[in-house]
Amino acid sequence: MLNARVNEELMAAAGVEEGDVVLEIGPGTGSLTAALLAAGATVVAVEKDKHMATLVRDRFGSTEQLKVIEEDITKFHVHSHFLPILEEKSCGTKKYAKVVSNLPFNVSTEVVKQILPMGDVFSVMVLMLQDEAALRLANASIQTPEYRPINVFVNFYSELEYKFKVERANLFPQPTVDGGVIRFKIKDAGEYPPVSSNKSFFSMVNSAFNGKRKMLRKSLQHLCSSADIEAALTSIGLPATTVRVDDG
Ligand SMILES: C[S@@+](CC[C@H](N)C(=O)[O-])C[C@H]1O[C@@H](n2cnc3c(N)ncnc32)[C@H](O)[C@@H]1O
Repeated sequence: MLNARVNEELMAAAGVEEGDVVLEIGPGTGSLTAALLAAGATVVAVEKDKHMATLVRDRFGSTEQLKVIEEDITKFHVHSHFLPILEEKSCGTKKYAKVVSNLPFNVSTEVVKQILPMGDVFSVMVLMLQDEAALRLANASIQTPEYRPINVFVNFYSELEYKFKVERANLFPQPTVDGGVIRFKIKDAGEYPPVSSNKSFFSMVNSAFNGKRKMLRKSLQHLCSSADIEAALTSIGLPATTVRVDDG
């Protein structure tokens, strides 16, 4: 990140304040890390590149405020690292951590899927994604071709808001696309839509989106009878012949 103001805006979007515990994924050379530490946060920085992890450790020296862990975030055991820290800092009321990261666009969807179901650890996540992907994620409306299983997923686990665009010239090396920052307010399990099992709900969602222009009563026939599906569609005012909206 070449522009320190963007780091300040990322932190402001997450409401980072003194005493917060923050997961930073991919600190790189540590420009966002420096801003987080200056704001008084305790930072757990997970960096998969050995040289970058060493660079960040050397840059900030030994401080209680920063833990640099050399690991791929997708393999990182979030609970075992965060629960003890949050417990220690809780002072009687449950404390939640925040995620603030400027990480490579190609890992962002995986991180969204990994972190959003962790409402027992995190209250908010601010991420920079590819701008187009960020807009699609935050603004797709239900019953439009842009609405995908990932939209159902993010809306199930969070309330999200597109915050601002980051012109590619602010980043080094410069990507071929601009960035877009999203704030996910991560829900606690008690705030999830009531479903009998999250796993079977998402399996149903994925089945419903499979098969272009296929009627839902066909896509879901392995899960329940056509009559049940038709009744469910009718109960929400949709015809029994409803098909998945197809964007080709
Ligand atoms: C865009 S750079 C970081 C920029 C930095 N946050 C800044 O503000 O200047 C991305 C960093 O993420 C690291 N990274 C990439 N994939 C990762 C993963 N799966 N887990 C952890 N770190 C990763 C890269 O090694 C790199 O240091």
